[in-house]
Amino acid sequence: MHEVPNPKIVVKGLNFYYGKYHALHGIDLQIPERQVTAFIGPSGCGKSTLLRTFNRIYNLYPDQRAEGKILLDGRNILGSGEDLNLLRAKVGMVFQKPTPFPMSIYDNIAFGVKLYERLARAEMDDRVEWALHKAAIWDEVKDKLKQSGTQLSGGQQQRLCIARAIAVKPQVLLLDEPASALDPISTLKIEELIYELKNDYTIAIVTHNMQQAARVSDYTAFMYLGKLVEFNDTNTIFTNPGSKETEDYITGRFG
Ligand SMILES: Nc1ncnc2c1ncn2[C@@H]1O[C@H](COP(=O)(O)OP(=O)(O)OP(=O)(O)O)[C@@H](O)[C@H]1O
Repeated sequence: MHEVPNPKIVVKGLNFYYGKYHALHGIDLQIPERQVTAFIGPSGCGKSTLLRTFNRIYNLYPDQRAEGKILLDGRNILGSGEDLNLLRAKVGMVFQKPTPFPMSIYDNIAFGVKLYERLARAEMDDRVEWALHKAAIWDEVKDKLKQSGTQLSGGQQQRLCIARAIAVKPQVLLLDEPASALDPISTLKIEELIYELKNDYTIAIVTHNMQQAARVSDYTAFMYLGKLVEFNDTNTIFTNPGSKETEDYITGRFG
């Protein structure tokens, strides 16, 4: 296993099943703290499946299960006693399609915070403003906080969703193709945002876009057929990959 400085998440012998279908095979991986780790590989290789284990969101579906260990700050989150609400407060997630709640911009942020904390009105106002600032969307929405989040553009909606994830002050942020539904300018904004956010958060991102992986990430994991083929610093993966499969994929020969 490739050792990283200050691992935030350590995956050991992880297998994942959708019912009888064995989707992830013996994954061993370390994700460094306050860095961006990108997951790349051809469609169906298991990138999203792996990301979804880090906050156990798959537990919403009874026939999906993970075996092995995922240590978050050294503690196995796959244990049966894990408090899943608390885990999801620590490990936030943003999906491919922007999914603002059908409520005001303000309430989109406040809703999640209320699940975990009781804040006085003024404190909540501060938290909402802070999260929108962090997600680089405050200037665009500060005069319309009571307007519905669904009326924003796609790129704004995605930054609103990132603000919503940040507002509960997670330690880890999981981004599943967060820019794939967006235009190039919105994509650039999200990439700049990711770069800013890694000062405070450990970020894991799934992307189909090689240039994006090369631009935003410090480490890259290449997956193929449910296995982790190669993991290294991004520069090495893109300039001197260790396996032929990685090389074929990043040079566009397959996938
Ligand atoms: N809900 C599900 N039930 C059964 N099999 C599933 C389910 N979700 C995903 N799979 C299977 O698990 C494997 C990994 O899927 P996953 O979505 O993790 O791949 P991916 O690398 O993220 O793909 P993509 O880049 O196309 O999003 C695939 O073979 C897929 O068909």
